[in-house]
Amino acid sequence: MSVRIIDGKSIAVAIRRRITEAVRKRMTAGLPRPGLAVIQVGDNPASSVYVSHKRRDCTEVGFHSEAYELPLQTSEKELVNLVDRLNKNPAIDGVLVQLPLPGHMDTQAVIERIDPGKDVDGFHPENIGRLLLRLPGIRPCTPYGIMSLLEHTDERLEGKDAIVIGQSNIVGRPMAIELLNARCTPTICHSRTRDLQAKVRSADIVIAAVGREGFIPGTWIKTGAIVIDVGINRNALGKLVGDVDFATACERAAWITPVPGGVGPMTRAALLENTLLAAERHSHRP
Ligand SMILES: Nc1nc(=O)c2c([nH]1)NC[C@@H]1CN(c3ccc(C(=O)N[C@@H](CCC(=O)O)C(=O)O)cc3)C=[N+]21
Repeated sequence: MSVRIIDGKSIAVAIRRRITEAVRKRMTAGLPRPGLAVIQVGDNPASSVYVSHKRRDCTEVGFHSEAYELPLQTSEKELVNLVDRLNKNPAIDGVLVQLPLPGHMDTQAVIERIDPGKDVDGFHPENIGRLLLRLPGIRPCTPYGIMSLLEHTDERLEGKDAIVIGQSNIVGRPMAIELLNARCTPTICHSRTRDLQAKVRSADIVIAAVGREGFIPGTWIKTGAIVIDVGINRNALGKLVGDVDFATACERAAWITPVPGGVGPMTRAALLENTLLAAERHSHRP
């Protein structure tokens, strides 16, 4: 049996087409374009690349987009003032504050300042709480995008043992909840986990979100498993590589995501889906 590659890049293209069509329908109905505001503080080159991708995505699907590039020395007060203004701005349905923020800022306080109805990252405690309780809300983009990737395999998720390696607020924790909501049996692993290898070996679904090149040897992967690689690492040759040793994992996995072209494009597609959803809710109850 040979591995099948889950092509995040082309699934994301299909999602953007669907969103473009939904925007066109809204316009025909006299509704405004969905609007996304992206705020970047400082000029971290990686952040600048991500922000420019997000702007390009917005243009492609016909969203209104606003980019705010604030200097590194911006105070937290100035940043939350901007968030407050965007919260009130009816042309804006989604507010995204690019992370990481500079060290002098209280990231959690800034996240909690965003109107939960405009929190298109899905990072606000209200949205995380809603996910946990299976209530409608905005879902964090990376885990949401991964659930769409999993739907593109022909496998039934129900009852599968899933391992999530990484316990971050933005990926690992919400990912485990998404898997639970899909009736998998999730296990969250982290740096204090004992015998990670045994846990990976027994998993039907492996979600690797560690941020270290080749952290998961392919030989650990169970035959027939689904492997989702969230890692985006630059190797010694300057190439983007994941957390899983791809070539050897391909010898065992039934399905695997590539890096690049797997989870990354789906995170961006999920952001567009969240912004459209937020706009639809805003036009129902303004
Ligand atoms: N508030 C906030 N929300 C985020 O969603 C957020 C953030 N802050 N800070 C940084 C991380 C990182 N992130 C990525 C999204 C897409 C790709 C992506 O599209 N990657 C391409 C490769 C792009 C390249 O060539 O660099 C791929 O994997 O194929 C990567 C990384 C979103 N983040």
